[in-house]
Amino acid sequence: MSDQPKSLFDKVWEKHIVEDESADRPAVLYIDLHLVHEVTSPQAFSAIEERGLKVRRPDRTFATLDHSTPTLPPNEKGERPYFTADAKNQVETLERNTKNHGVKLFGWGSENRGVVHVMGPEMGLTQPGMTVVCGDSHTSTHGAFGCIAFGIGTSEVGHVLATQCLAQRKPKTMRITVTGELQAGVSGKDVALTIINRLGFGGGTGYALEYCGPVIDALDMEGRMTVCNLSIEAGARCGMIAPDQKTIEWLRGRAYVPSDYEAAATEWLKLKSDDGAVFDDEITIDGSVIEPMATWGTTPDQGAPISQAVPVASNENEAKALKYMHFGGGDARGLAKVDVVFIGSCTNGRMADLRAAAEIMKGRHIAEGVRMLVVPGSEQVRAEAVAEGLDKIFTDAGAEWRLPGCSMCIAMNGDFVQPGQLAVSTSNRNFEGRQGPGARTVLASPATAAASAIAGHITDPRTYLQSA
Ligand SMILES: CC(C)[C@H](C(=O)O)[C@@H](O)C(=O)O
Ligand code: SF4
Repeated sequence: MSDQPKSLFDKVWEKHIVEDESADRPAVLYIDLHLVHEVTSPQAFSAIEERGLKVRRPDRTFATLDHSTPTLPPNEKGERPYFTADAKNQVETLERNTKNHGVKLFGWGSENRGVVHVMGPEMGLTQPGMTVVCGDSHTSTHGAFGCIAFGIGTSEVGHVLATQCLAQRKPKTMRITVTGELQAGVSGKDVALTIINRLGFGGGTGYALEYCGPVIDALDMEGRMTVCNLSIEAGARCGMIAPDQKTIEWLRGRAYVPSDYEAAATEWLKLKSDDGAVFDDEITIDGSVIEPMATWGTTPDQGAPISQAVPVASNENEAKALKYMHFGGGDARGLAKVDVVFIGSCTNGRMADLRAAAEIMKGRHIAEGVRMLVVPGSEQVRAEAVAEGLDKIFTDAGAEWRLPGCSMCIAMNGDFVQPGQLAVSTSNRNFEGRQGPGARTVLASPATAAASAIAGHITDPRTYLQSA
């Protein structure tokens, strides 16, 4: 058994089994890192308190504030402009819970606060070979470091708080190989939207994905995080990428990495699928033909290259999506006038994303009537962007530069798109009403979002990159 070739997923899974899975019982998995935010944790803390339990591993539990946090600064009295009493209550509850249970909170005032999936990696909390969970679907992001990382529900957040373990059935595995080389102007987001389009919404259900091939190797860590982030949008449990030298260099020097870094790095580099490892499913995508993508519908798989017209609906579901989006089948993508552009989120709110947008916006101005929000994914990203002068590029171009948080990705904090308005967004979900009641969302890369803000309609970023 032991010399059978194994996949990366199997290796990490097996190392964390506390109790094996049987026909009538899932496996019990040990969890290395538990990330917590204000939306899905209040009932979980209450549940353990009601039973008189403590947090089992406060040293392996880290919290941040992101979803309900206003992105505008406090007033002169120091009061934060919370959108609702609920939002304020969620934040205060997490402040209280983390204090009572000795859990580290990267809260207001911390220079490390950020969207949970931006914060974890940049603090070096996320490390290759770990099991990572959070009461949040986009926990798959951390898979970019060779982790088994997935979202859990609020009751499971309670289980992990109390036991540091989780009952889980082993998913099937699927390897996605992206061959060739990306064209200029094509990013990790375009790769992800292409993969989801190919798998279909729910096409990854029941699977752990492993991404590999020359295109994935060539992506920077930010691009890899974008790809893993979107795994859940194809229905997959998680997505992972084997660590390599880029992973090691990206994590080096971060706050929570092991003190004997070289020894850890040597172990991490062993984490990859063996030659001959068997997957339940395999797909190959030619990366050299991927183009800048934009969605036209109301699920992330309903996307197409910007160069192609909006497709004609081939079923009721597509017809409903086109109707909601006010798009006509056969329309050129560029016909749609853009009202709002949002750059940010755990998908595309990192330095590489802001740089890609700034490259297009430098010396240009957004089109009349467009409102643009640029929201760094974390305080660290904000500080680095300011040090590089990116904030100035954005504000000179007419965009608003905000404080870190989920912001318009989920529209819980007061940043939202008005009913009927069309938003080009670098986030990961374009569901009906996701960015506000009646809001119409087009998902795209930071470069595409920036180009669309400048042009005032959905635009292939290569238009500007070539004329730069
Ligand atoms: C609020 C939270 C539970 C939710 C999630 O789990 O994904 C959010 O982050 C999202 O992106 O929709
Ligand atoms: S940025 Fe968006 S997708 Fe990411 S955790 Fe926040 S709400 Fe969820």
